[in-house]
Amino acid sequence: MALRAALRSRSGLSGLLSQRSSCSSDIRMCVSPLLVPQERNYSTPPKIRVEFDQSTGVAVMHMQSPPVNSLSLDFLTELCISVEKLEMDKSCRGLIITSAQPKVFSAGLDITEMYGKSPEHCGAFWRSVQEMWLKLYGSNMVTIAAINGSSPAGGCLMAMTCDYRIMADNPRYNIGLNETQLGIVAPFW
Ligand SMILES: CCCCCC/C=C\CC(=O)SCCNC(=O)CCNC(=O)[C@H](O)C(C)(C)COP(=O)(O)OP(=O)(O)OC[C@H]1O[C@@H](n2cnc3c(N)ncnc32)[C@H](O)[C@@H]1OP(=O)(O)O
Repeated sequence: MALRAALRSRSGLSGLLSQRSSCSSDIRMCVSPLLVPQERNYSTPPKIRVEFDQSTGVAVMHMQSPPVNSLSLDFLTELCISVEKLEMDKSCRGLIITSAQPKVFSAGLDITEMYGKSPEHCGAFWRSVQEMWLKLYGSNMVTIAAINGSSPAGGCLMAMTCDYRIMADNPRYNIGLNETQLGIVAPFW
C-alpha cells in the first residue's frame, strides 16, 4: 500500500513524464565514462537483477551479490548501468531497490576495495561510489529503497539517496553510519 501510494503521488504528476521525456535526450548524451561498456566477465553471475513490469511502469531491482551485497567496483558499475538503462526507458517511472540476500540489504562499501589497492583503483572505486549516489539521487524515476535487512554505512547512503525508504520491522536489522567506528573518512569531493 505504502509503495503504491508513494508511486501514485509522483506518477499523478503529469509533469513527471514530460520531465522525463525532456531529459531523456540529455541522459543519453551524458553517459559517463564510468559507464562505457566494461569488459564483462560472463563467468560470474549478474550482481543485479531487474524485473520491469510494463503494465505498472515499475521496476524492481534485486541486489544479488552474496553474501552481503557489499558495494564493490563491479557491483556499483553494474548497478549504475542498470539505473541508467531504466532511466532511458520513458515507460519506467518507478524503481524499487531491494536485496535478494537474506537479512542484509547492503553491508555498504566493500572493505576489500579500500585495502592494498593502487591509487588508480581507489580512484575508480570512489568515483563509482559517487556515481551511484548521484544517479539515484538525481533520478527522474520515483525511487524506493525496500530495506529488507541490515543496511550499515554505504547501504544507508544508498537508501538515503532514494525518494522513499521502507524498512522491514526486525530489531536485528540495523541501519546507520559507522564510519567513525570503522576508522575511515570519506574523501573530499
Ligand atoms: C557523501 C557521503 C559519502 C560517504 C561515503 C562513505 C560511506 C560508507 C562507508 C562504508 O560503507 S565502509 C563499510 C562499512 N560497512 C560495515 O562496516 C559493515 C560490516 N558488516 C556487518 O556489519 C555485517 O557483516 C552485516 C552486514 C550486518 C551482516 O552480518 P552477518 O552476520 O549476516 O554476516 P557476516 O558474517 O558479518 O558477514 C558475511 C561475510 O561478508 C563479509 N562482509 C561483511 N561486510 C562486508 C563489507 N562491507 N565489505 C566486504 N565484506 C564484507 C564478512 O567479512 C563475511 O565474510 P566471510 O568471513 O564469510 O568471508
